[in-house]
Parts: sequence; structure tokens; C-alpha cells
Amino acid sequence: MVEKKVTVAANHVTKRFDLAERQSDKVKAVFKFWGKGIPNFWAVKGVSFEAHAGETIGVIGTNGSGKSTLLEMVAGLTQPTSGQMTINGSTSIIAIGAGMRPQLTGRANIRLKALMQGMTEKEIDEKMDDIIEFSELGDFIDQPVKSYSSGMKSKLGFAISVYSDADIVIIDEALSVGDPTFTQKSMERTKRFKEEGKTIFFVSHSAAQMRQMADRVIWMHYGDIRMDGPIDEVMPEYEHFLKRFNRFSENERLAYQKRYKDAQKSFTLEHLKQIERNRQLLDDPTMAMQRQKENAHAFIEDNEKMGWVTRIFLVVMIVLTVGLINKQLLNMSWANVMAHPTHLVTNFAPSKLAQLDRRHGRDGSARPQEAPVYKVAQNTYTVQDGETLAGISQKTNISVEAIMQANQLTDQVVTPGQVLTLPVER
Ligand SMILES: Nc1ncnc2c1ncn2[C@@H]1O[C@H](COP(=O)(O)OP(=O)(O)OP(=O)(O)O)[C@@H](O)[C@H]1O
Repeated sequence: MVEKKVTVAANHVTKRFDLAERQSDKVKAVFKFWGKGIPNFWAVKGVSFEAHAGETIGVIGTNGSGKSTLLEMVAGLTQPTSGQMTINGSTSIIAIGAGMRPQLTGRANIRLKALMQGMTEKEIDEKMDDIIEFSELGDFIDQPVKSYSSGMKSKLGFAISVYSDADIVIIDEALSVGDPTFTQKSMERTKRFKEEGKTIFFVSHSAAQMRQMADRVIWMHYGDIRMDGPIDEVMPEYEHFLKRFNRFSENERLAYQKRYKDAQKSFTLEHLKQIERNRQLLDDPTMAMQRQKENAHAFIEDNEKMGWVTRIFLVVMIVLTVGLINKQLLNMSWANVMAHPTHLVTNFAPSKLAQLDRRHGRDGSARPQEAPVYKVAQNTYTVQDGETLAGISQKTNISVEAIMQANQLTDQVVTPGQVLTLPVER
């Protein structure tokens, strides 16, 4: 198989923004001893990938995950803070209003942007009518761009890019604002770019558009590449994540975002070196995709509520444990447990323990006896074959008088199967 030409190579690319609100903060930061320095925010935290001619790469991720920042570096609009972004070819970025001069007319913007993308005046004159026709802006083409809706700006940007013949085309959410007919026309045109061997980066929050356009997907997550692979592998993982993420309560979502944003603030290039050292140690190309999937799951599981299966399992374990402890405390035989399983719960032993605890000091010594007062509790006891009231009294540590009082017995005769109410000392 012929290897396709590498058009974009990102090697540990980072982008840091400083969050200084005032100019004076920046001046202070020059003299570090004066303040804490400028707070940093790492919108991109050391990403690496290669893009090839003829590839359409979808870039997905929640708001603020770093898609636009990354693609602005691909387009050459901004430079990485560290790492290398190698671009082999001319680029054209279509984002809503990107690179437009609002006070100039649509026509003047076409000329300006086309010149910036390397077209000659003659080429621009030849293509001007086609660009205007593609943009569907009609007479509005001679109005200032500041009067355009976002859909109109997107149409203009798309039309310029269609005719700019760049090798690398970046479409950053530009198709999310146009009307459906224009969007479909633009998507058809973009597919033709692909056949012409261009590299296309495509950002969209629409899964349907992504499936129609992209064959490979990069999932950005708070400045990192969470997954990079065939659309059939990455999209289901991303959608699975979104489903869980959207089920978070408002507080859970805020806490989740804060955790990742804090990591973006405290990130350093030393972290990146350490991560890279670890990655090299673990590197095994055949396992790479599997590991990405595991990471994606681990991070989701880590942040979601406990699963239902786990919850049910825990509840069953707790009930069993309490039941078994209770069985021991109540001296119930297994036959008795099988015959009256509910007694494990209804004859709840802690009340009995409390009773024992009150009768004896903490060291086990007998307390001076006070006149006992009994209250009737819900605890019951089923008389077994051959048992006497005295035996039951001994077994339950409740006096014969108290049991008789609670059950309004006139004598001490009990019969097997008789259910006795067990009083608890107050
Ligand atoms: N100039 C800047 N100064 C400070 N922070 C910035 C700057 N530009 C972007 N950011 C921050 O970098 C992060 C990434 O922003 P970016 O626009 O790349 O995200 P995105 O994935 O494209 O989001 P969206 O889907 O909302 O367009 C965000 O948290 C954003 O607030």
C-alpha cells in the first residue's frame, strides 16, 4: 500500500494562555518576587498526531476542550507554546467570521482573504463571480460584513475557501449555522476536496454530519487527545461518554469541569515530559487502540455515580451480613432461619445488645439491679420443640416474668410453634 503524504505533523504541541486580567499583572509577573506570576491556562497539553493527504479528520469534544485552539495552530494563525506543528501545504480555515474585517463589504473581504491565501489579483477577478454565486449572498455582497448574520458570514467564508484551492482545509463549526440546503451543498463540495487529495479537518457537534464527512476522528478532552482512530471506534466511545456526562447533575458537572480545568491551570512542561517518559515505557503499538478505549472507560467510570449492578450487589451483601450477624446474636438454628427468614430482620439484635450493655457495665461486671420496666417491642420468638419458658428466658436473656407480662401468659406453659413477643428493657 502506498503511504499517503503527511500534510500535518503535530509533535507534543502545547498552547498556553495567560489569564492576567490587567496589563499591570503582566508587568508584575516580570518581577516574580513581587507577585505569584501570571496564572496560566494550558488549552492544549502536548498533543501528537499526523494527518495525510485525502484524509477527512473529524475533531470532536465538549465545549472548551481545545478544538479551535488546536486547529488555529494547524492553520498557522497562532504558534504553539512548545512542541512542533509541521505543515506541508497551504491552509484555509473556515470558522464563523474568522479572518473577516467587519467594516469591509463581503466583496472586499473575498479579495482580502484570497490575497492572504496566496491568490493573485488576476485569479481573484476570474473567480469572484463564482465565489459570490456559491455564497448565495446576492446583493448583500456589497454590504459591510458587520451587518451579516452568523449564517451569512459562514456562507461567505465557505465560498472563499472553496475557491482558494488550499491543501489543508479546516472547517470549524462553520456548517452548524447555515441553512440545510447550503450545509448539504458545502458538505458535497468538501467531499470533493477529499477526492482531490486535500486534508480536511472538520469540527462539528452534529454526530450525523461527522458520520457523513469524517473517516477518522480525534477526540479532544480538556487539552488532551482522548482518542484518535477510525470513526466507527471513536464515535461510539464519545457518545457513550456524552450520555453519561449529560446525566450528571449540575453540581457533578461543575465539579467534573473544575477538576479538569484545575489540571489545565496547574499543568507544566515537566508534567508533559514525565507523561512522555511513562508512555515510552508502556509503548506497544498493537495495544494502542485498546489502551485508549480502556482509558476512555476508566475516566468515565471514575466520574460517574456507582452503577446499578454494584448498588444492588452492595445492598444484598449488607442485608446478608446483617442477617448472619443477627443469626449469631439470636442463637437461631439454620432450620429456624429457613422456617422464619424474616426473623433475621424483625428480631433485630442490636436492641438486644443494647439491653445486654445496659445490664452489664462496659467491663462486663453486673450493674446494681434496678426495678426493670419493659416496653413491648416488635421482636418475636418462635417456640421450638421441647423448649420451656425458662430455657427461652436463658437463651434470650429476658426474665420469665417479662416474657409472661409481654405475652399476657397466666402460666409458664408454652407450645412449639407459638410466637412470643420479646420485650425490651427500657
Ligand atoms: N485567548 C485566550 N485566553 C485564555 N483562554 C483561552 C483563550 N482562547 C481559548 N481559551 C480557553 O482555552 C480552552 C479551549 O478553547 P477552545 O475555543 O479551543 O475550545 P473548543 O473545544 O473549540 O470549544 P467550543 O466547542 O466551545 O468552540 C477554553 O477553556 C477557553 O476558555
